[in-house]
Amino acid sequence: MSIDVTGPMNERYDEILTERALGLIETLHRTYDGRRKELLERREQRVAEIAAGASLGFLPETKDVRDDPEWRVAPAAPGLVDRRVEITGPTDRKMTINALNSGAKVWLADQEDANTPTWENVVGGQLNLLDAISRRIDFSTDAKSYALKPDEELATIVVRPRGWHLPEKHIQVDGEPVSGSLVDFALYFAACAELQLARGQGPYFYLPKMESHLEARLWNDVFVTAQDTIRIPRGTIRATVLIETYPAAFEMEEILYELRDHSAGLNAGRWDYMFSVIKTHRTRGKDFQLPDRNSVTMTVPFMRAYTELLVRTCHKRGAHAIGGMAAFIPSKDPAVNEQAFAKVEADKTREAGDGFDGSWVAHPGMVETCRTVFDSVLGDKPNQVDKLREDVAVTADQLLDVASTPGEVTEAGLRNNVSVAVQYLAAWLEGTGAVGIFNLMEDAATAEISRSQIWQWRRNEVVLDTGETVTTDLVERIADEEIDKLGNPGRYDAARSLFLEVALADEYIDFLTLPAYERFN
Ligand SMILES: CC(=O)SCCNC(=O)CCNC(=O)[C@H](O)C(C)(C)COP(=O)(O)OP(=O)(O)OC[C@H]1O[C@@H](n2cnc3c(N)ncnc32)[C@H](O)[C@@H]1OP(=O)(O)O
Ligand SMILES: O=CC(=O)O
Ligand SMILES: [Mg+2]
Repeated sequence: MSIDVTGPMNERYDEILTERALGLIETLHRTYDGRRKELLERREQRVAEIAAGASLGFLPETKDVRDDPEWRVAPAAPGLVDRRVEITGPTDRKMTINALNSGAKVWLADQEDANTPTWENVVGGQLNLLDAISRRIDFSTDAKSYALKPDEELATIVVRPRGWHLPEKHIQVDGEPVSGSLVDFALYFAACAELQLARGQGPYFYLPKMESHLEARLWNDVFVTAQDTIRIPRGTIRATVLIETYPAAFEMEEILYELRDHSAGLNAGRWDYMFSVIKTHRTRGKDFQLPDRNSVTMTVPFMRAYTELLVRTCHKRGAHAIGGMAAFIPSKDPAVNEQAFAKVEADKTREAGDGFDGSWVAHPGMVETCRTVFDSVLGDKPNQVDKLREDVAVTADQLLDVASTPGEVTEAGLRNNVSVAVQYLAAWLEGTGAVGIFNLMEDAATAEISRSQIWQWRRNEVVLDTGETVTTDLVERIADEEIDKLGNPGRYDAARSLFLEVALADEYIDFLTLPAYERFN
């Protein structure tokens, strides 16, 4: 074996970095890394084509898949039939226990948007998952002790590995870093697949940030190899794909088809979707420019088209459609708190009415609100996959209609983006991938929107409501002013420089997490 672990072997890491797990990573790397890299290159080619005037659209070469009325995804697996409330969050020890105990049906154990992939978070998170599934997890502070509730009250665990673009530099094959996706997948699969099966569930995953059905095919092949390697039946793994990139919205049906034996449906990942809308068309001028982040709601035409199409596509194929994250979190300020709950309730009510089978919350305090809304729509049924939404007919033009989004670009919006991005990056660099900022949950996806808007507004020389044009000088000045307001001299130095890099570099940086990750050893 020529696989090397270059990160430290801290206490109990040998329980995760086993010969079996490393062997699986090496096999997956040798078999699939070439394809992964080719698919990443295809992303670049598509962006170049779009920059030259091409348009996204439904693919002519996969028309047969879309037109074939026969195929369906596999029936829902145990623990994934009723998904009316899903809580998401990082895999630190306390939050693992809190999420599993939260009353949600599913816990998205996040190694992606809500996680900084430090070596300690990557391997420590896997240990927490192993301990949780082995029912030997506990945690205590001076004030409080944490333990799991009885089995029947716990959420089903669904792990979200990193996206295809991220490397894991602490594990190398022939001196080359392996894919973060394959590491997160294989470490969990090797440690926990059989334990989950013994508990009557299975190794379940959420798959982020895919841009095409060919990327879904790659995941499917990875699943087949992994299942064959440890001799468990094909189809044991289940995966819900986040439709959270603009190109993927045009390939929803094909993505379900590629993964049909392993599919557990699709999720409308709204925050990365907005990021991807900006990113994909970043050089196409004002037709694909969004107004202030807070004015892009789920009811603007292009967002509505995307979620409607997602429900229709899923239910046509017997798959669950899962709603997205309303970023409002509970607040200690009663007025803000009341607003947050009202907004989450409205968001979940729209989703449940549209036919989604369940949705996401960011905080245990929101579980009941989401459950109550879905209870009232689902009644005794575990889901509404039978609601076919044949009334929906979404065209490519509707998905692409960004230009009719109402709203302005304001100085307040620019300041908000700068402040949120800097605060988030500071937390990320300190090892925390999700934080509450200005009463909203912020994570890698929401921070990507903030910095990409600034990049696009500067490139488009947008004139703000104040009459000022967005320039490098203006963004730098606002960054200094906003950092001053935060009043913690020195804390934001590294975040400021990272922010200016990802918001203002002449050549757009694909993901802020790439240069951010380089700042770690
Ligand atoms: C775009 C997307 O991808 S969305 C999905 C990815 N993003 C996420 O998953 C974010 C999930 N949410 C979070 O991480 C958190 O809610 C935050 C960071 C936004 C706020 O967390 P906090 O500042 O700790 O909130 P707060 O103080 O109100 O928490 C109260 C309690 O709830 C717990 N809690 C809050 N959110 C969660 C969660 N998502 N999972 C488990 N426990 C949670 C806290 O740990 C705390 O526990 P304690 O009382 O036992 O100490
Ligand atoms: O991962 C979810 C999103 O909205 O992004
Ligand atoms: Mg996302």
